[in-house]
Amino acid sequence: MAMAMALSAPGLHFSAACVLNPASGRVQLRKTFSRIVLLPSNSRVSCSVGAEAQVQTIWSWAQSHGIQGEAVKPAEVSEGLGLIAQRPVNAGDEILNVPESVWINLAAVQNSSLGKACEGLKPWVAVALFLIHESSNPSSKWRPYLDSLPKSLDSPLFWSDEELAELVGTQLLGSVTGYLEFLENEYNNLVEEVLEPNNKIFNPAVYTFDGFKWAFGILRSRTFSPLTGEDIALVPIADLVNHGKGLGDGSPSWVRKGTSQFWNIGKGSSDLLTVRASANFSAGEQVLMQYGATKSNADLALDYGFVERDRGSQFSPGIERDSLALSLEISPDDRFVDDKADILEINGFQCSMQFDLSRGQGPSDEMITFLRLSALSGPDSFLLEALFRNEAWGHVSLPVSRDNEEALCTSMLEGLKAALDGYSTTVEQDMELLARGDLSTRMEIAVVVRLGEKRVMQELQTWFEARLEELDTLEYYAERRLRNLGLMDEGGYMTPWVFNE
Ligand SMILES: C[S@@+](CC[C@H](N)C(=O)[O-])C[C@H]1O[C@@H](n2cnc3c(N)ncnc32)[C@H](O)[C@@H]1O
Repeated sequence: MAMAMALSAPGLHFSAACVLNPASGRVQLRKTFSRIVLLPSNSRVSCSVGAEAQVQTIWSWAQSHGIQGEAVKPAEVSEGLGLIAQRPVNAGDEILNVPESVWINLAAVQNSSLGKACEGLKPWVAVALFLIHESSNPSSKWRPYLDSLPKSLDSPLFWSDEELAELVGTQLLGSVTGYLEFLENEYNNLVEEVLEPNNKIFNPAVYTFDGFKWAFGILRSRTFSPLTGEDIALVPIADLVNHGKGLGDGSPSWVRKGTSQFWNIGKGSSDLLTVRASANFSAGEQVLMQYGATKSNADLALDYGFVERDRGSQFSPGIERDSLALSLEISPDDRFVDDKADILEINGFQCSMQFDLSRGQGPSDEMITFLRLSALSGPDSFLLEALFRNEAWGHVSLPVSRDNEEALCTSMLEGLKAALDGYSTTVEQDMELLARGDLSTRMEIAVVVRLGEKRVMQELQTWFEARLEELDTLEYYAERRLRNLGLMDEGGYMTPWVFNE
């Protein structure tokens, strides 16, 4: 047993890589940009009277640009701006049509003064540059729409170091760090290849890293399928629909309609973005849509800057937002790593795997099989012989030996304990913080996400502890084989003649 544990115990790696400055205790993110930060020229109006006027302005602008929807009207709501039903609306009703002529998309970039310089750029990068361009243009055709966009976003991509420190230990922090690095790289390349060579078009004081990041955040939080990827488009007014916590994942709310298959530069297009109601809404109620039933709270935080707190409540029946992406890998130092890699490859897997776990689910059979293979060593390693190569995965899909099962449980429990120790707070402390009810939006996001991750880990701990308790009751490979050969009965007793041998 000791040998089995000492050999290929699986390594538990979490993708979160926080960069912690030991001197200050703060999360340190690289700051390589010294240019002046210039956000869009107009701030979003926050007082109600101003907001009312702004809503009126954007709605008049929308109507004068061919946006049609008598069933809804923009209004100030608790989530910022939103759309309010003007009459009873049924699920599936078409409530808004937005012609392509007002979308902010690649065609709009191509038709602008940035078109040539943006040729060949990734669609989202070109659209982001165009968004910055139009935001700094006082006479932009989209002025009322641009003025209505939020200046600051609550995605952790926009948090201060102090705020990010609340995410220490979480996977979300790893994702944030990864995204910021990705954005920095994109921006650095852009400066070198597009912005500096075309500095007559791209004023360096306008096209700052912070402006680029803001444009990325706006695109990420306001574009929805099917207008994503190559077809990415900001669609004014359609992007005012907020996320509804109680909604299922029914038919899509954004539907592209039209006949144009190809770009029609300069000729306009007949495409429309139609918004369909995702549920029934009464007159006066806010029309909402589902931003993603499979998104975790970490995803919602990163993309949109909010989380769903009320697990299992009437708000989101059946939707689990607490999740954890567990990365497991066969140690390169495992003396059987090549054999294990072969077996994994034959079965369509790799030595390094990510398992997405949600609260209430427990580990998948696939994850346990991976762990068994990973922990296979000592006397059990005969299953790794070439002779068994094609059946090995099947063999490890059921308990192999007591040593093997114990080794995988122990190593998971060690890994989980280490990961839980990496958070700055306990589950109980987070629950107390949430119960106070006075947290800022960002603090609430941090607490809900880290609490969710820890709860998934605690559930896993309970699962593996329970498994350790039942080791003596499991049927292992040797017994299974004897039984399949008819040499052991269902009660686990050897047939007498085997006994006598
Ligand atoms: C597509 S926009 C919706 C319009 C937005 N409320 C506005 O004022 O422009 C998405 C953003 O709205 C906010 N939002 C949408 N649904 C929300 C919800 N259920 N809870 C909190 N904020 C929400 C978030 O800031 C999100 O990034």
